[in-house]
Amino acid sequence: MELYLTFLEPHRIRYTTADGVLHDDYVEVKYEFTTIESSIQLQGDLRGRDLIDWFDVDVIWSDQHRRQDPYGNVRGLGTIQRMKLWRDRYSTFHYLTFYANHRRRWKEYLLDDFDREPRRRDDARRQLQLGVRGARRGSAPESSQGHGHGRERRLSIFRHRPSTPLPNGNPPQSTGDIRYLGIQFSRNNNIQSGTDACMKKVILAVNAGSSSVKVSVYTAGFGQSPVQIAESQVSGLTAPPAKLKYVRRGQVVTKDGDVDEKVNGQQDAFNLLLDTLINDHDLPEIESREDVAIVCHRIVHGGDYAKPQLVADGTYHHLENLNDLAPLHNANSLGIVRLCIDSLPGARNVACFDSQFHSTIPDHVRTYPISQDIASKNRLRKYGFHGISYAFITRAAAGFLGKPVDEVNLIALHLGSGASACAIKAGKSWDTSMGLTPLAGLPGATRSGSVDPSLVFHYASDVGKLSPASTKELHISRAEEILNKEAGWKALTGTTNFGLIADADTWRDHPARRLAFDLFVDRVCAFVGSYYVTLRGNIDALVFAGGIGEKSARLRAAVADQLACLGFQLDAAANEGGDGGVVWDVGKPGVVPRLLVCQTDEQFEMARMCAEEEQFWS
Ligand SMILES: Nc1ncnc2c1ncn2[C@@H]1O[C@H](COP(=O)(O)OP(=O)(O)O)[C@@H](O)[C@H]1O
Ligand SMILES: CC(=O)OP(=O)(O)O
Ligand SMILES: [Mg+2]
Repeated sequence: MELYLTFLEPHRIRYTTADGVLHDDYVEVKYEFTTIESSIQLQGDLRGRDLIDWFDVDVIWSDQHRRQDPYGNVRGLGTIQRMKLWRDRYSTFHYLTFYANHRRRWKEYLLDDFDREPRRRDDARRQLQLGVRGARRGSAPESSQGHGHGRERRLSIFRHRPSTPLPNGNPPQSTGDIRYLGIQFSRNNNIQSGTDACMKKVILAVNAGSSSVKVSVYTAGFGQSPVQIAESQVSGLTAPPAKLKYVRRGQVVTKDGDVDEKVNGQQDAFNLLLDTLINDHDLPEIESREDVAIVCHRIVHGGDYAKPQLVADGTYHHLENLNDLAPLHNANSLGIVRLCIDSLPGARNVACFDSQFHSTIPDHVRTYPISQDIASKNRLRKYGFHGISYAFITRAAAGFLGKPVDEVNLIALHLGSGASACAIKAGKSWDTSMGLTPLAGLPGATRSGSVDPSLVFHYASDVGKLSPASTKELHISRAEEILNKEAGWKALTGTTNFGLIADADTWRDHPARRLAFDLFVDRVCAFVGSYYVTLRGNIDALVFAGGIGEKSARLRAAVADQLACLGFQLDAAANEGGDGGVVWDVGKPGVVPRLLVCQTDEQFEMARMCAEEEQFWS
């Protein structure tokens, strides 16, 4: 890594000396650093990107520029000296710079548009493959249809620098888009050597949702963008049999794996996932429980906390007091925190809150019209949830739209087992559909969403006969249980699998599924309409996320159809296609506001927050 940096383009430097003389000059700048870290810091700040890794490489090739000539000799794009992998600070996009010998001068070249993680990395063969963002896996290489729509975007090295000859000095041989780059590391260099100096630690990010537990593993240094090395999840906890998915370094190891019946609930699921990670011999970064340095936990209700907290006894007990305000989540998550405290002795536990993103909601939006004495004494207000996801969505969508985060206006929909909507104004939460608890707003897998509050009193009695006698059968905590655990899709249709509910081929035999589907579309559109007015029509995009938002093209189509009156226009082919990137565009080209899908990543967002907080590293 460089301890000297020279900028060949003159830089304008303005400064005032102690005796008041103003200098304002164009100079050729040369920096000399005493540490590698400060060199990395400056390079990152100049680019607005974090350095993830760097490698000394022998040769670089692509699917269009074959690595071997007909005689078996290695022939790539040219002789490369050093390659650096960057991640944008405001989005999930990756960039590559490499030094190549161009006309006897080492120059730095930039390639952007890469997938979020290096897809294939083979340390034994000293090779790495980087997929191009938006390139469809398995599609015909010569097709360039869909350019500019964001769904079949492919990289052309020559597109970005049309006048740039190949690094080896020859003119471009092909102008076709490429789908991946292959990189052969130098023999002289250990692939890991680049990052060792940065003191990487292993971070585990745990997301206990109401129907799933997702655990991702990252390596990161303080202030660096985390690099995912594995992701695992148990899903379908409310629609048994639960399923296991395990992906190591971008390679699917297990998909739809059967989960033992004994895995009953979020804590069992976490134990299963931890064992899967530790027992995987191909994941040397986490060979034993001692290897985990930081565990960040998604805690749905964080009360007034506006930042992640290191879990100490005080925090733990404070959070325990909030358990009743997120009955499907907080107790399970704290159970997992307790497991980690007991079984991962070397780890620091950090609580990241779903509610923290919503701490910017203004008073007149978050206040309930009740006695303000009681409200402030009992802290009764709108808190809002799914905030870790909304923070990720905001940054990813802003990056996709090419806007700074603090200028982007979005209506975001996180539609999973729990579902919510959020009005995001200038990158910050302005309103959201969940409230004091995650029960309010949209219906979910087992939740009713908003109903007339008096409904609970009539649930077990005849309408009009409300009296202490008629409600004594129904204790208020039982009512809470019914609305949280025995309502929603489960009550309406008997299943919590929204894939089944959205399957129109089954509606004839199961009319309740159609009712549930139409009801959901109605409630979602009602929030979008309301937030459209809240944001005064000043919206860059409507973003779909969460298990249903990401996977159900039919739900997106039905919502977009009803919202056409507000100017949203869906591109049916893009909606059905699915691009596989972090954000993809499903709107008609050129129409504003855009319609986007975001593969939200709450685990990454938590790991990123932890990597930025110095107190979790010292
Ligand atoms: N192909 C699909 N089509 C529609 N919905 C789906 C599909 N696959 C999963 N889902 C739904 O996504 C939801 C889970 O979303 P997710 O955000 O992962 O859950 P959690 O709320 O537990 O975090 C479930 O309701 C599930 O039925
Ligand atoms: C807050 C909430 O409902 O979360 P999830 O959708 O993960 O259950
Ligand atoms: Mg979730």
